[in-house]
Amino acid sequence: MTAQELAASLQGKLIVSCQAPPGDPMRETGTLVRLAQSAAAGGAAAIRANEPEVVAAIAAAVDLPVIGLWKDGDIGVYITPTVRHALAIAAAGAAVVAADATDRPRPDGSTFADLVTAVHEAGALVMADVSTLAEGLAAAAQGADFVSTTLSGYVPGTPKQTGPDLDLVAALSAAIDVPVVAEGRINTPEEAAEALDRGAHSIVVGTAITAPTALTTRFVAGIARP
Ligand SMILES: CC(=O)N[C@H](C=O)[C@@H](O)[C@H](O)[C@H](O)COP(=O)(O)O
Repeated sequence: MTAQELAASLQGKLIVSCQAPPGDPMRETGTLVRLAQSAAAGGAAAIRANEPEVVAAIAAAVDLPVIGLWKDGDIGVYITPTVRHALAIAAAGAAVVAADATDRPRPDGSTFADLVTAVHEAGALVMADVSTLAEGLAAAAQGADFVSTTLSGYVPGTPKQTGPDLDLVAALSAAIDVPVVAEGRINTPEEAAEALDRGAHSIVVGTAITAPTALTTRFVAGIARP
């Protein structure tokens, strides 16, 4: 599928992230496939998923494009940090490889542009996960097919909002021609609709749909009394 064809199929649509953190009971390939099937049944337009085995299983079981990534650790550049990780995700059947495009050194010494070239040669597209407007501009200039606000609030030293970074969504949407994806801490359908109103091309929701452990924790904290 070309970038234009995929972008057209995702315009104004919901992408559901089906991931579970290390140690979580939901972190099991068959369980994540079931989550993806549920998201498809509910009307998702694509699935975002982590690790080659899970990406391959979801791509085989669900008739939707998969946006794949490979998290390695949880500090520094950890979302698809190297060209090797990116090519493994493309080989697993992802239509799009999502990768960190923040302004930080990558562990293999590669640049984000190197990753874009390698993934395109492998026949897949690239989603740049950024935390700032400047990173989004740079990623678009380096050939990213989509730019997502995924990492806003997750780069040490930068502020983390409780909800989505809609100002970044709006700023990116006004500044680049590449489709902008609103991702990160979208907790309600209303917030998702607002992100589209602020210029987002598509929405990614993870925790609010696919993370029962985190959601339970929120409710437990919400009813706790001193
Ligand atoms: C920062 C980072 O590592 N984000 C990851 C990226 O794939 C996932 O852990 C998030 O769940 C995903 O971005 C969706 O966000 P939310 O779960 O807030 O709807």
